[in-house]
Amino acid sequence: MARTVTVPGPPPHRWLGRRRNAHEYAVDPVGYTARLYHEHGPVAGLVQGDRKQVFAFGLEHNRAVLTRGDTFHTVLEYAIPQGIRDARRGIGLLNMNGPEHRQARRVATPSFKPQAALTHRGLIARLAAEEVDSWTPGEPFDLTDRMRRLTLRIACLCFFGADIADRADHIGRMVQDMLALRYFASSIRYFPFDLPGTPYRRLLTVIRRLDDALADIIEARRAGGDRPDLLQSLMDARDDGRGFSDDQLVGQLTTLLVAGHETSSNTLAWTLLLLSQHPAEYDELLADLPEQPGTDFTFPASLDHVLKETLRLLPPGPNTSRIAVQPTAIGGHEIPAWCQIVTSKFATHRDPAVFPEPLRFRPGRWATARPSLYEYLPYGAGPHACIGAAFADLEMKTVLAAVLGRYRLDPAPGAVVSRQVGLMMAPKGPVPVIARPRSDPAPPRTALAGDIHDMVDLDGETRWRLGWQ
Ligand code: HEM
Repeated sequence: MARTVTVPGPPPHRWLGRRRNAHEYAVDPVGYTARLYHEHGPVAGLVQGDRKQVFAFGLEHNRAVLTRGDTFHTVLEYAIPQGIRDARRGIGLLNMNGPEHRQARRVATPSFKPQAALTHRGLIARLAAEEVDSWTPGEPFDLTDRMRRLTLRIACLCFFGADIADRADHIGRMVQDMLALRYFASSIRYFPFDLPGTPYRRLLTVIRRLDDALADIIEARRAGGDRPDLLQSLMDARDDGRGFSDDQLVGQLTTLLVAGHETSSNTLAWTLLLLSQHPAEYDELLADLPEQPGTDFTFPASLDHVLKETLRLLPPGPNTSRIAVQPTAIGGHEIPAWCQIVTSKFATHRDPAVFPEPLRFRPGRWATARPSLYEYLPYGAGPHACIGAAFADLEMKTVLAAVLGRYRLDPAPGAVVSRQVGLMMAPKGPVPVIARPRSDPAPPRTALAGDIHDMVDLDGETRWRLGWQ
């Protein structure tokens, strides 16, 4: 195919140039990406002719970008200021590339096999039951916040064992503070100075504190005792005789805490909200769920279908970016080294040829749908594909069975559900919901306000047109 240098895309802003487009993308990555695809096709620049940031949509580009790990590196390590990189004790899988990543991944993989995940089922079920017990029927609470706390507690206790139960909330708060500050926020990237009151100083402080807390846990574990948790499994893991040093463990655990809770908490919140808007699908699922699911309960196919459908419509990581570390080509366009390539699960999952009525929440489609890995990839694909997928699947099914076995959740009247995309796509701000005993008669559906209507067809009309026409 002939190579061209001009990538299509929107024009740069009249006065502010490319910076204005970059700002629009930063504020609403999902909306900007959807518009680019719709208006400019399968390969488009942040602005027309852009050679710094290119968007590549669809199955073939997903495959090309995500599998060629030596050409396309994950972006995290390139986006973090040097001072922050130097301050950390170690880094995790998502920050690594090439041979270093392959070696670490080989060491870590056995700890995340489905059989290993299953060993956590009893603890997850207990923590989910404790959470549900704490709800007062009829009183509104913030769904996103409760799911976030729950998944963070599950992560802390499954990763480090019940003996740090008293410190789980403290560690959870540090992880939340670190996420709130975001490594690549403009205030940190463009003002990387260790001065009092700056976000950069606050981020450095929280990183050091979290690293120290994790190092203490590792040291205490080395001093005594073997436990059936993820930390022990990672400490014992070897590939060709090589395992993780304590500092490397700190880096891996930080990444696991971050990657391992926001993703599941947002998916749980989105799932419960989508079910509240689809009474027929909700009732169908309830019919398959007992009021008290034991830990040997076999999850029904309907639960699997509901989760798959939520992850299709509202994947927690809607876009995946890579940096080309050498010149390459995409869709016939020359791509220089250091260009950022953005792929989009969000757009890929809305291809009507693969998913008829793509904007509708239709869990039943999964009884027959068999998309390929690059057509449906909520857990990513290629060398960086989610290592925690089996754990996440078990965790989310266990939590959903505990919640739905007991309560029907409905949005509080006037609830607004919009997206907020930082590291993940989450419901924006508090989402008040009301829990009612499952045996109560179902109330009429409480309609949602907010830009969720752009992304999912809840009432027979959506504002977005997606897909290259
Ligand atoms: C709904 C739940 C989850 C979703 C949708 C999800 C999705 C993803 C995706 C898309 C990636 C690839 C990122 C990329 O290619 O740049 C990824 C990587 C990763 N995930 Fe998950 N994840 C989930 C839960 C979890 C959990 C529970 C854990 C830990 C127990 C976890 C640990 C990781 C790690 C460590 C990586 C980096 C792997 C590597 O770079 O080799 N994730 N995840």
